[in-house]
Amino acid sequence: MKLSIYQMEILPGDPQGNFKKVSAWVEKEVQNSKPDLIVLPEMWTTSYTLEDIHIHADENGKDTLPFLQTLAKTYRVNIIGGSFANKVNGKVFNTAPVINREGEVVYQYDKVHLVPMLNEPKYLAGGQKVPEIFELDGVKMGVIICYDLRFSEIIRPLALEGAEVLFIVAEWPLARLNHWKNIQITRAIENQMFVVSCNNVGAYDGVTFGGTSMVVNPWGDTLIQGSEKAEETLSISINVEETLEVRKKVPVFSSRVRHLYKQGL
Ligand SMILES: NC(=O)CCC(=O)C(=O)O
Repeated sequence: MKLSIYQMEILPGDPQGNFKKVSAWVEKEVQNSKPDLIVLPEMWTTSYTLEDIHIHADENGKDTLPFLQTLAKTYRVNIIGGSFANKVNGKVFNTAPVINREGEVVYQYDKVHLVPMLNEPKYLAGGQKVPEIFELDGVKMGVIICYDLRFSEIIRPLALEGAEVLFIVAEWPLARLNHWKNIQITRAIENQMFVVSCNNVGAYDGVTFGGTSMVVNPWGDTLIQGSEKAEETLSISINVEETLEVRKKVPVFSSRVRHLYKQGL
């Protein structure tokens, strides 16, 4: 499976400008590397312009979803559509859409864990459902949004349900870059899955975002890593069957002693 990750510098509060950027990037990337799947960062239509988010948010995804669906259908490419400010019944959610090559929205996830360090709880509403598995090209996958990475309790169930790839769409600050890198590697090792992340670069309102988008294999090796500051594309092929090999070598899942664990996990 060939992946292209857009480590993007988002234009703050300018959804139309960001649509243009993404459209031009996808067109170029499809010509350059013919990916099976592309990945965008968190809140890529607006960035963290939270004070004005009610103005910039997209009502029920009426602009963002058709935009991504048209790209997917035109280029026959699967899209992990980062996330966008999605206004539903007057509340703004941080919503991650997943679109298949046919242009169908196969899954949508509203960020459950709102990040206090970026003031999300003041401006956004939290999703009420933990992430679920979806399939693209017959591969089971999951998607989480940035701060969610710190909560292993929503990631383990995805692995137990057979996810082989976990996507993290993010706007993760440079200030906590060591957490970003190390937790991704940990999640890949403990769940024996690929971890694929897409972070942004640039700064907004005094916060500098740290790039360093990554692809980590189920053994915990970092296969590719973006720089901290530059807008760039990470392009790489992964073999999802490696997940099975690692799970055979170190059979963590069959060694579990479930009846002793709390929460029935
Ligand atoms: N956008 C985010 O969720 C940032 C998360 C973060 O800053 C952290 O976990 O640290």
